Amino acid sequence: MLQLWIVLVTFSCLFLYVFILPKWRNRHIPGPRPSLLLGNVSELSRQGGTAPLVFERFRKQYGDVFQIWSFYRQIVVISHPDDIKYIIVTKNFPKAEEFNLSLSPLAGRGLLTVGKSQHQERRRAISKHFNEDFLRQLHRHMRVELMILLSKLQQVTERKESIDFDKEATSYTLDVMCRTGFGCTANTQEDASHPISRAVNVSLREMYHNLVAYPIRNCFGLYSSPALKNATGVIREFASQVIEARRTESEEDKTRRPLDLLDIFLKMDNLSDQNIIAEIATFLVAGHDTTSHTMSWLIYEVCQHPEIEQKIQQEVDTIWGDRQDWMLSFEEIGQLEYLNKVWKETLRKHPVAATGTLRRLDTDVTLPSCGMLLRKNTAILVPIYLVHRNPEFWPDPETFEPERFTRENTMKRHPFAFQAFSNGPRNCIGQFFATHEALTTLSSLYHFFTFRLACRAEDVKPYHAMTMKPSVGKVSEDAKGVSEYVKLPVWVTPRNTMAHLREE
Ligand code: HEM
Repeated sequence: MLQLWIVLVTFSCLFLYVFILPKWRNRHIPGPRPSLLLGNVSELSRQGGTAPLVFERFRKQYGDVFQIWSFYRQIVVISHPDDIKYIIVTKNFPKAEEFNLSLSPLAGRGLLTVGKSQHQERRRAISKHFNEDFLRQLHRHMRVELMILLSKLQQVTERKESIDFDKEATSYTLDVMCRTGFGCTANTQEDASHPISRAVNVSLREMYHNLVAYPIRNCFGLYSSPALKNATGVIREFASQVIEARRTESEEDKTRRPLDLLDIFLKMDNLSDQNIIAEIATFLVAGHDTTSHTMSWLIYEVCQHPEIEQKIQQEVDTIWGDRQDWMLSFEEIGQLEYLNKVWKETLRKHPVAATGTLRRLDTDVTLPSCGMLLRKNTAILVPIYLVHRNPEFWPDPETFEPERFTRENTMKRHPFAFQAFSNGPRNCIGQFFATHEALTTLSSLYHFFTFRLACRAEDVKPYHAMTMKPSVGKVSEDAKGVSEYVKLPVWVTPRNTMAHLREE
């Protein structure tokens, strides 16, 4: 009997400590009422599990700072630019272990997930090479892949079929990343069944599940489902082969090709083979579908605004002149002022890294925007989707308006109201790479083609799994439960600028 009492009392104390006390101590923070065991999980799973959309409703109700509970874990969501600056720049609090552990099966201790103590040195070493020379190489490498993309679109116009633009764009950016970053070709544009495409897709989805179900998976240390194990196995094997090929490369080949990311990783002190594999996986995953989905959202928006399409085409055609080439030069990309505004407005309205950065406070803090006290160890989320829809800084946020990014309007705005690439020491290292790649690609696409949606605009919904992509729905699911989605069906029509290229 005594034993039973001991078990009961211990269990009750544990329950109080895990489920009741934290909620009571944080009762001063507004937010939806959590249920005792699940917290706010059931509300968060509404809207197709696309949490950033649910956050918008919470913000309207509770303001710029609110808390949510995932089972017994508290997350404070902030979206005021003053608070964001304080958390991610002034204090630069470390990434939360939820984030690092959830991504670790693939990203290991790569730049995205490595702890604060090692991050600075690693980042400095890699950043040195993310300079203009590197972007020029990107530009050169893109030619081959861009020609494949353009000729695929040309064939589609001849067959008078619609295409899933997002699918094509994602294979394209993956091939560009492989070529520019690691000097290899995955050729997923021409071989859609290449295992690496599917592995990247599956790992993104599974790592997102890790993050969402963190409180449960953490209890059992379950960060690697069989699907994730398989997918990371494929990516790691691919990375090992790339490293092996580089190590056995002849001196002659070495001198003939430009320096790339892999050279940088191989030259870095204290970077074990496991860490090099982690970096390759990190850059492969962080560096391709972010850019492709943003290009897809841009096409989606411009399809609904023919006047914007016309302005883009006018700008691109003027710079193109009557030359016969597939792409603009490196310098000319810098002249695409209007297209650049459309790109930024797309990143504003459809930030692919929608849930943003997740940090953990290592001291108590008082938020500058409202004076609210947050205790040490609180997890803080900065959902970019929410930040970019704050009407105080982005009036009429659902309207797609590239003019928000004129120099004058940008100067008037709070510098931390735009978070597409985050800010501070852990912002996106690839933002200039992504922007250059997108502007080069989009200028060619709009010079040679016109795009129209092959579905109703309202049928395209945001689908969220680490990144937020457009999706019109599931088309099939295989025996392993892996779903195939049509993301952005479009009709592509050739413009008369295509004529001289057809003759080549
Ligand atoms: C439209 C395209 C892109 C968007 C919107 C984007 C967005 C972001 C954001 C919001 C972060 C911060 C994540 C966090 O705090 O947890 C980030 C980090 C990162 N991004 Fe990007 N990204 C893009 C393209 C790229 C590309 C092309 C590369 C590689 C060439 C890349 C590599 C990385 C890496 C390695 C980090 C971690 C940086 C660090 O912690 O030091 N990204 N990105």
